[in-house]
Amino acid sequence: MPLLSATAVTRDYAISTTLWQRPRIHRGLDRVSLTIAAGERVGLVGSSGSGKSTLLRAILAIDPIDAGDIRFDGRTIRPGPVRALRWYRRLVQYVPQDPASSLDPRMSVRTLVAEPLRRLRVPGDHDAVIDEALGRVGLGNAVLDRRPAQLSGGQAQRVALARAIATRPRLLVADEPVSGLDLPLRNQVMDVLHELCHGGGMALLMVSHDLTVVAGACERTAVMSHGRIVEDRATTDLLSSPRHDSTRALLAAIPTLPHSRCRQHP
Ligand SMILES: Nc1ncnc2c1ncn2[C@@H]1O[C@H](COP(=O)(O)OP(=O)(O)OP(=O)(O)O)[C@@H](O)[C@H]1O
Repeated sequence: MPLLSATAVTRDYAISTTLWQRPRIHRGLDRVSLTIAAGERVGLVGSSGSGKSTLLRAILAIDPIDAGDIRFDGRTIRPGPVRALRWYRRLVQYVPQDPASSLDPRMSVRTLVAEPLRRLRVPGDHDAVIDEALGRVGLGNAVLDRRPAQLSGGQAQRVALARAIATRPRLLVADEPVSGLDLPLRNQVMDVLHELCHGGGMALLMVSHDLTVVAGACERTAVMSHGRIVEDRATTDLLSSPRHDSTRALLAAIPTLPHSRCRQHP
């Protein structure tokens, strides 16, 4: 049984152009199916508007779906009250786009990493878990009492990752985790993600509009276009013999060879 499975997921948006016209239905997701096995690293790529965020929001049980089924460990997932989803929020953590800017500037690193543990009522010794999470992203206790403004860009990104892994998730969903970062910082974050998946057996769903980013991290990649998954194959096969026009367009948008811009992980 896969860790996560989305089966024939459909999501419609009603779009009203004027008050007196009946809303037009725009299909954001059209019978999308995707599975992620335990420990698997899957990339989700596609041009702007192809449906990546819509699929993420459905998988994260933020938005409802109109048809289909999403399961985690065999249990159906749908939006609901906080208490009904606490177990899921612990096991599936989300790293937002530009994670460093998602850190509350008033909080210390200790409070930032402790916050999901407290909110999701994770039992155990939180101080020990915070230490461990910071260690796994390559940060020591020296940063515990610092505020985000006192961290370098790379440290802030690592704190955001430490926050996400503190609940010991089985799946990390990362939305454009390195967009807008310069190359050294991008490689640092990719190295940490690689370590977290390999060392901890955590699965990864990484969304990007940039094939080079997922090529460096994910063994499998799904390509979205117009609300559908049009290719879902081993990343190396997808890069060497793209089958769909959307994949070819994403490849053509890469200015240089993948491994020259983003370090490749085995
Ligand atoms: N709340 C909404 N209301 C109406 N249409 C929406 C809404 N959210 C998304 N859409 C539409 O659904 C489609 C998929 O959008 P989505 O944001 O999922 O794409 P994306 O691949 O994540 O794009 P990007 O890379 O720009 O974030 C687009 O046509 C978008 O305009």
